[in-house]
Amino acid sequence: MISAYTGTQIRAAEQPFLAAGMGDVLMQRASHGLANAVVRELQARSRRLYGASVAVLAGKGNNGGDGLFAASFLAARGMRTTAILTAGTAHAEALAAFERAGGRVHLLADSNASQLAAHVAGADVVIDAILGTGARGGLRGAAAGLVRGLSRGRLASGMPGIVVACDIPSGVDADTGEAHAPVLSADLTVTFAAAKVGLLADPGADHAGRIHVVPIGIEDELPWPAIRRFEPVDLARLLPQPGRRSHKYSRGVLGVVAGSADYPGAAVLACRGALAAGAGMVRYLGPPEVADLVRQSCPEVVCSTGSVAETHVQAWLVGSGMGPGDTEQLRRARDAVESGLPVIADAGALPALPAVLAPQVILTPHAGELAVLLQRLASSPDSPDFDPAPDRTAVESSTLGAARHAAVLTEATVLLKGATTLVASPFQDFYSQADGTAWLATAGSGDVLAGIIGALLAQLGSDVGRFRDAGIDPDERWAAIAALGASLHGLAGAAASGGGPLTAGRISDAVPDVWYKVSLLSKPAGRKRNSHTHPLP
Ligand SMILES: NC(=O)C1=CN([C@@H]2O[C@H](COP(=O)(O)OP(=O)(O)OC[C@H]3O[C@@H](n4cnc5c(N)ncnc54)[C@H](OP(=O)(O)O)[C@@H]3O)[C@@H](O)[C@H]2O)[C@@H](O)CC1
Ligand SMILES: Nc1ncnc2c1ncn2[C@@H]1O[C@H](COP(=O)(O)OP(=O)(O)O)[C@@H](O)[C@H]1O
Ligand SMILES: [K+]
Repeated sequence: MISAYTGTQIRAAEQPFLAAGMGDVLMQRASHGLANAVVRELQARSRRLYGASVAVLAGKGNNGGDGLFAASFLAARGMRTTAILTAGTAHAEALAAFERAGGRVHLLADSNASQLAAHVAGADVVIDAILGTGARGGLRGAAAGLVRGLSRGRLASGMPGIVVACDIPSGVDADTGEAHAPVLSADLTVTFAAAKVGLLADPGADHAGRIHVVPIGIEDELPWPAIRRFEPVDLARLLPQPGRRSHKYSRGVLGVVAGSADYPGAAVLACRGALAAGAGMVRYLGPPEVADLVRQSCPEVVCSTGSVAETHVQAWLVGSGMGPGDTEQLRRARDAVESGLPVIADAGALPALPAVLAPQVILTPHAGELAVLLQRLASSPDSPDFDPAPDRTAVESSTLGAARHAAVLTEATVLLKGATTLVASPFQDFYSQADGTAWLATAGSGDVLAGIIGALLAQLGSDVGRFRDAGIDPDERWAAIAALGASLHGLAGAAASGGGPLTAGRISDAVPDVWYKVSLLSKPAGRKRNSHTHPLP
């Protein structure tokens, strides 16, 4: 599990060390870690270290100090180092160390910005150490001009060097992931003590590249993380396995209310996702013509035209492929929510459900759907004191804030789909998953995700102990299940894509193999075969 913290949490954890006069020690650890990461990055690309050119963009605070100290270590290894001081001044000891190590210093001004930009653009490594956790807002003045020029050059492939962000890309808000343009997108962010929230939420995550955490000795002081991310080894622990005496009903039955005359395929894709993710049984409720297609595509699914009340399941999936005119399906969706069972509510169900829900209801909007949901909630007569509702662009610029807001207002668990998928629980627990590939942006991909999460809800919804044992508050398990589903969907999408185009059906086809491979991570190494079993002849 990756845990991430706000800048404020990290600064509070540093406080006892600063009070004990250990600020210099922390900075040495941070800057050594940064320098080592630069060395490893060059080595990984088979670039020579001796003579490599390094340009550090250094602001006036401790972030700039980290960058200058790191560059002085790199100079000591024979690299040609240049510092661009973006604020006229810099951390005094770090600057002195840098100059002692032979680094060249330039003061950035409007008059020399384009000349320095050309120099930086030609460097083998650019270290962005302008702003860190102490930033307020984005880059200003000449620093903004320099970074804007470099970013344009990067987009035009004019910058072959490696960009390494020190702690966080300058201009990204460490607490929210909001990005104040211009931001120099990094290949690698070397972050200190722990990941920052802003690295795990878009659009900040767009700029972070790979994330490398350097411990600096304050980690024991860190509080409960502001946001978490499951890794494959966590899936190994949390995904269910059938017991020897399991039967289809004990494994979890999912009811699916999805699809319509206009979008029958969504029902098929959702059912296939659910079957692939281990539901003991899938029961489909919907129009006969959609049920026929479901039967043809997935003969395992039990179809009926009955009501929610007559259908015995452990969880419901509602809404994929449904529109505002699908009156009977929408009534079923509302009945499913009223049943009190866990529900994943997707697409067409989102505008049709009551404004206030419950934590076991997982809403799965993409940014556009979340904007519409927030607009509807803002105009609700029961909720006169909401902030102005955002449009899609506003949701995309503040994904974490929007997901959090929706979870607070609806009292449901909200999963915001995107390149980074965020999950917000109404109790303010957050997950961020980014296991997939941009090839997942294909029609029907969200229907498969709904099916996967539905299957996990049916299997895990009542397994309180599993979550408690894994250090997850049982009340928060709905958010954890949503994040597990997003992770599995992403891993399956990446496996199925293999770097090329993907169709939604292939995501579900890849789930069982991903599930099996992930589950091997929890097995002790070297015990491949039970000693009491005999190999088949
Ligand atoms: N504390 C520790 O022990 C450790 C900290 N560590 C490192 O320190 C970093 C945090 O350092 P920090 O607190 O000095 O803040 P930092 O991000 O460098 O910038 C703040 C400076 O910039 C200025 N400024 C603010 N906004 C601005 C803007 N929009 N545009 C322009 N300027 C702006 C602001 O000046 P002001 O505006 O207040 O005059 C202030 O001087 C952290 O990310 C990590 O890298 C590690 O070494 C581990 C140990
Ligand atoms: N650029 C991207 N990178 C990774 N995953 C993505 C990207 N764009 C979309 N996805 C994922 O693909 C799925 C798309 O879902 P959705 O927008 O509902 O599609 P549809 O309505 O066509 O089924 C979500 O799981 C989302 O997180
Ligand atoms: K930085």
